[in-house]
Amino acid sequence: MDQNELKKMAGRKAAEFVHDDMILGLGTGSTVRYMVEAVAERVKNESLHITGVATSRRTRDQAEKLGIHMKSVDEVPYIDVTIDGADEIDKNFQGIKGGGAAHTMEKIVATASNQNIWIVDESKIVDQLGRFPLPTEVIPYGSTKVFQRLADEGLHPRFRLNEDGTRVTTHSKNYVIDLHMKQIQHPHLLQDWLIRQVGIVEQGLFLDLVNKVVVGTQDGPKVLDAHR
Ligand SMILES: O=C[C@H](O)[C@H](O)[C@H](O)COP(=O)(O)O
Repeated sequence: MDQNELKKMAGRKAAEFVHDDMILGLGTGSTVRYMVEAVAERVKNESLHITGVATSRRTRDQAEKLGIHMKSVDEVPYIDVTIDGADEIDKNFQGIKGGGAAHTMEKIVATASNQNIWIVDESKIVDQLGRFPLPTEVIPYGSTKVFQRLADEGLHPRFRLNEDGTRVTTHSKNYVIDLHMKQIQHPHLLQDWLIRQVGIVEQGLFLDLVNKVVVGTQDGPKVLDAHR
């Protein structure tokens, strides 16, 4: 099976964790697209009453088109479960997200959720975080100063660029600076340092957040419990 089939497997398996009357956070990305399709099928076939909360315009548009009733994160009192993708997950269930530049909205939804489930293909499970460049979201004003500070700290920053060479911007019109560190030895220390830097809105380390990981593997879907 290729990577897309494994993503689909994880996405469809995770849709089994959805119940009637749930407020359901919907993440962002190619794996999430499969999950949203599967949730929409269940909503239709089983007449489930689900309220979806999206982490990006892309996901909201897809879910609405497929008939899932949507609200914004500010309109719901809490979220029961959020199902989202990830770019890397280590053996301690710590993760990196933001490959699609949606990490700030994703973290807002994740931290408003009682449970978080991540859906990945098996290539995303790693021994150590950091091979995937760590995304940050940075306010354009003064972003060259932030960039310099990140470089001085030895974090190998690069502005994320579109194919035409312009800078990628997030939903909130901020820039993305990716940190090409190759390995992250102390994720909590790095997170603490990054969130103290003025101009950085959010960064893509998602630590101590996930409860369950659904992995698409060549041997079928595997559900890993983080016991938190
Ligand atoms: O900003 C994007 C998100 O964090 C995605 O959930 C993450 O990049 C994984 O995406 P995909 O399922 O497309 O690999």
